Amino acid sequence: MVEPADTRRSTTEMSNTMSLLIKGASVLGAEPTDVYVEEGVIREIGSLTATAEAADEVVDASGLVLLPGLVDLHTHLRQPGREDAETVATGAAAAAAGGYTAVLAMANTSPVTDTAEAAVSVWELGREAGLADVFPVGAVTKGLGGEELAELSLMNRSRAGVKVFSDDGRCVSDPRVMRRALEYVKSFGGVISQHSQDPSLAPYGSACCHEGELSGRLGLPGWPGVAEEVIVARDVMLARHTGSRVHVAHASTAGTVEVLRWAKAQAEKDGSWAVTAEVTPHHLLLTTDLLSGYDPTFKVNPPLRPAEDVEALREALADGTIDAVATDHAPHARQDKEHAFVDAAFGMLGLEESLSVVSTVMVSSGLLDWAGVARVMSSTPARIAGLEGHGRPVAVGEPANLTLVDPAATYVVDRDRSLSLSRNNPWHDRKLTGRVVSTYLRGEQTYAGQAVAP
Ligand SMILES: NC(=O)N[C@@H](CC(=O)O)C(=O)O
Ligand SMILES: [Zn+2]
Ligand SMILES: [Zn+2]
Repeated sequence: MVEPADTRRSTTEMSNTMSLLIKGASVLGAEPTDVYVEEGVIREIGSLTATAEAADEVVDASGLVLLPGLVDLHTHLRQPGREDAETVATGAAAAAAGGYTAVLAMANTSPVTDTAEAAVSVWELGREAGLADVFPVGAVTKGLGGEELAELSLMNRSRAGVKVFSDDGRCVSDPRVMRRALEYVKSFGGVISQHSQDPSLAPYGSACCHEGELSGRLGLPGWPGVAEEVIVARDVMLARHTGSRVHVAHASTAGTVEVLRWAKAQAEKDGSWAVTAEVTPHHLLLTTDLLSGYDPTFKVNPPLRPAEDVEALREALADGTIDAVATDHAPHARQDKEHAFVDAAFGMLGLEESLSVVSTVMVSSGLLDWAGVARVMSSTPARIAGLEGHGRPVAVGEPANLTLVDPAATYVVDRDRSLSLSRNNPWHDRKLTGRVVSTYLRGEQTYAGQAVAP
């Protein structure tokens, strides 16, 4: 077991001219092997004792699983506008601690990322922080207003190279606007990531509890599953009609899974369009009954659902109907969360514990093996977002974007040990199994976790 240093190095100390030998790691859960990295690239894989002499650093990775660096399709960094809740740098640090080497930063900042300048600015902040590659998501409509398309093509052609567009936080609810957006991004291979919430069935801001017996008993405005499903159903038809690509953000119901299953079968027959979907760690484990304590930490869009939905989401992730896990990391400052449930902000943290949640829920149960985790948390999200250099196989010649995981580490989450600026952590006090111990971005260590007490 590795005893990682209890320090995080500054990027200036690190240089990717360094060479690194990771010894005895189980690549995607296979037989242990050694991985040699030089100048940020994987140079050799195998039994490499001779090379070890030359390496600047040798890491004992026995008992650890080596994965490609994780890729998050759905992160909220709060810069610009709410740097008290998160900045690009603190969010990137939290991402690295969660095993991520790339994150897509949602557009619902203030101002909104709806211009090329705004997108480039987020991208540059990510480069400066140097802890994870930060790819801005562009807004679909100006100011997330839902009416006028943002400058999609200029954002795509900018240095930030935006390919994923979303009004997340808001639904592109006008079907005509959604149709135009799909047609537009098709020309450069972009994708629309949709926050599926029909605002007349589940009004923004008020609808906050899965609609059912519990919402009635608690006196909380209901957010029925059908408010998500009607948008997903409509969007898959629009994707088919336009021959374009739609991505379903934070899928939360069994009904959505049914629609996806149908849509994917159709899209496979006729390759011109595509539907992909993500599920969050919290929708894979937490259920609506947590709301009975009125703790705003558990207030999120879409809301936590009943156990039947959670079960359907797990199965869909295991069988590929849902393509990816995405965190929807949504940091909120204390003053926005510490309110009566109905008045508190929507959203919860996710970057630092997501791998542990997936390990606990999916790997421990046998629903996914480590190769499956690499698929849903790295290679598929990278493909959906059109990222090059991330989500690549752990193979010679590939960039050394890598995550070391201790699959046996069991720990209790402490929200105060977070690198995020916010504390709205739904995993606080929970016991999870499987933990990120190190993250490398192009061969540079961006996170060196704590040795876990037995
Ligand atoms: N998920 C949430 O509850 N909140 C997100 C927005 C979103 O993902 O819809 C946020 O920006 O806080
Ligand atoms: Zn959303
Ligand atoms: Zn979101």
